Amino acid sequence: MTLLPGTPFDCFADGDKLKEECGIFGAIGLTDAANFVALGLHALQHRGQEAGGIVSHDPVEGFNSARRFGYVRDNFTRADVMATLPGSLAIGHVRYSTAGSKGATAIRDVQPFFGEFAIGGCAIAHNGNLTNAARLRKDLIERGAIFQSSSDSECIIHLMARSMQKTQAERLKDALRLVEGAFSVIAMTRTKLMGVRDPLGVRPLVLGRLGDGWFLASETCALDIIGAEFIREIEPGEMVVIEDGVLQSSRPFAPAKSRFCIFEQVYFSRPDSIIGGRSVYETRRQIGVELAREAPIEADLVCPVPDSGTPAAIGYAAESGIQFGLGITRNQYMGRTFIEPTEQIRNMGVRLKLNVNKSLIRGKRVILVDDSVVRGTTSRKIKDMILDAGAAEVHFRIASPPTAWPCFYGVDTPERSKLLAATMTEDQMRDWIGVDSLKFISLDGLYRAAGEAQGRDPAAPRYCDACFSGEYPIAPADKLDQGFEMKTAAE
Ligand SMILES: O=P(O)(O)OC[C@H]1O[C@H](OP(=O)(O)OP(=O)(O)O)[C@H](O)[C@@H]1O
Ligand SMILES: NC(=O)CC[C@H](N)C(=O)O
Ligand code: SF4
Ligand SMILES: [Mg+2]
Repeated sequence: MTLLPGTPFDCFADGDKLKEECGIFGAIGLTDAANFVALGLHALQHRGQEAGGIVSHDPVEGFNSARRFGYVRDNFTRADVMATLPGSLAIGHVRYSTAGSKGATAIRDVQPFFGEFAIGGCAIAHNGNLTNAARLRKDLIERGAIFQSSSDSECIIHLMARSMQKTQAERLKDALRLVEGAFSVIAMTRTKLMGVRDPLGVRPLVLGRLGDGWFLASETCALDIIGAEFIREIEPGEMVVIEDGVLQSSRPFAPAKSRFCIFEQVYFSRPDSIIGGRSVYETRRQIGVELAREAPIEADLVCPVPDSGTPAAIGYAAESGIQFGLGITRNQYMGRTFIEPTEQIRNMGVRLKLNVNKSLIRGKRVILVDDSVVRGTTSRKIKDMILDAGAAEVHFRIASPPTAWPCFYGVDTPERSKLLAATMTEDQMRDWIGVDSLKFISLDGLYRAAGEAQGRDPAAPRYCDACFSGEYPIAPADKLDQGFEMKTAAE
């Protein structure tokens, strides 16, 4: 929606800030697979709220698809929509755009994408972002490809079409060997469900089972919702093909050291999901513990910025011994899109999403714990609300290091100049936000919380942490073509 910069309204609406990523889900082996996909996508809604889509296959009806803007619950619970998606094989996608059109503007960019090849049809759903998509697209168009969308992910279908391999699985491998960047992909043919993670495993993908059914999903919370058993993660660089109840695994890429996105641990994944054998909630609580050790401060109350700051705030309070309290309440009915308010309502300064519990805050020295600072707009407005409520002091503690670099691997970060930490030191940010103190967890502290007892190994970091460190594990080819400047040795 159109926002007036600087009005009290703009901070809690869905402005130009760090967004989640896409969610993907696939099901094979159970009747009406699309219903399982709809449930799985509902559990993954936090990863993408712009649009969703499902493709199914039935031996009689063939391939069918439904792609819609908006929430899963509003589209894929309707009997008339689900009746169009028969079959025991289906895949789906919830989208947050990182390439091509943004928001609810072009249904042609909503996934899954489908291609009809000489050897049969294939649908794909992609979480991540291809860093050489512009180069590939240009090349493919010059060679006669007719693109249907403005999305990076569609390149995969065109590359498959050009492969000379005899099976869809081999064609998918060929295609994915040519793309660069981050990709967890779920694909389906008439008989197969396939899943692939890029060689670095930047984005998540897990495998589940229920009776005769097999499932692939971005996160384990999507297996929980259908009562499926979590079998294991698809490994970085692994491809699985499931057909007739049998799973085959292969390694289509040259071996590489994995670099899972550390921001999944901090913010994107749901706290009830399991990553690397440990609950995301536990990792986030541990981040709060580390933060309390690194950045203690005398205060009366630890308050989370809901919802994503809550586990870290619980850890901070436990480690510091300072009382935990819900000083800010989130309106759970606040969607990502809101009817554009009139000028009059905007000027009233409606706090659309968050409100302060004044009786708890008044007179207290308050520590606010949030997961991240991107542009700093949220922190600044929350500080105003807390001071208006009569707090004696406001201290921010942030459960990630300063976000100083954009993400090119599946998160829609603002350009570098709009990232607060790209232009200011920590002290300058403190003064700009207007708080008594501001501290971020160190990169080492974050790694310790995420299970690396020795902190970050600078020679071989276990995670992708480019948005904090500026060290990109995959060269962002298209961005470099557009003039993006990588970190220099002096920075
Ligand atoms: O510094 P900023 O640019 O304001 O961005 C940082 C904020 O953005 C996210 O929250 P958001 O309100 O987007 O969503 P959430 O409800 O998932 O936390 C994040 O949790 C921080 O609170
Ligand atoms: N966030 C994502 O994973 C986005 C997938 C894809 N790049 C798109 O823009 O649609
Ligand atoms: S740059 Fe940041 S958000 Fe993007 S994949 Fe790396 S750690 Fe994750
Ligand atoms: Mg937030």
